[in-house]
Amino acid sequence: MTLDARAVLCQNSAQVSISIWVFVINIPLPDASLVFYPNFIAFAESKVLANTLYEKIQWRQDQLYMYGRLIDIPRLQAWYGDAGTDYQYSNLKLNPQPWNDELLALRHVISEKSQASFNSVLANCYRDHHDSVGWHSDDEPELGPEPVIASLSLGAERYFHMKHKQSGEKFKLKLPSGSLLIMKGKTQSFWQHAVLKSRQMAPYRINLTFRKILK
Ligand SMILES: O=C(O)CCC(=O)C(=O)O
Ligand SMILES: [Fe+2]
Repeated sequence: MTLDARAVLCQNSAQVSISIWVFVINIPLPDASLVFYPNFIAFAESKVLANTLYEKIQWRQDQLYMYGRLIDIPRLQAWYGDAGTDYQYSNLKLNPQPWNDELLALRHVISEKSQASFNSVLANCYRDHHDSVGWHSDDEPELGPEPVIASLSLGAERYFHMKHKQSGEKFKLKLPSGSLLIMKGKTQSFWQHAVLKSRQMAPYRINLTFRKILK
């Protein structure tokens, strides 16, 4: 574990401040590279940010074909990014919306922390504990072979489940509001992940996964 110093960043009108002492934990899983900052954004501030983004993001209810009919996916989502960062995801084509001030400020602090550049972000809104994302890897060809994906959680706490594609090994991690999980290296080639429906009541949770689409 190491400690980082405080950073406050203003980008246009939005301000995002990072916790005074940010713990970083390297999670030792085979065939994966995972870096976790449990309190990347101070808890109280992360709740305010969750509220702001819940109101401000242009959420959409996407639908997918399953068993021959269209059904709502069990969450809301939105895609923000630089021009030209179209994203294809399970038959859905998402055109990017232009960055808002909060997302730009977050991209800046998260890029600095992860030493990686991002040109887009997929926002997910889990309205309550019934919402979910099923098992998948973020391994679309436009992300390249070893993508760095930085995942910020805001609002309700949910479990992030991981499963090794070959050995079946499982791992789960609670993602508190304000936490940042960076997945890189071979993680997407060897592991799937999911946020499963929960029996425990939870209010809304926003997750932002910053990505780099190779053009
Ligand atoms: O909500 C999360 O923590 C994960 C979201 C996710 O896996 C994705 O957007 O690809
Ligand atoms: Fe994912």
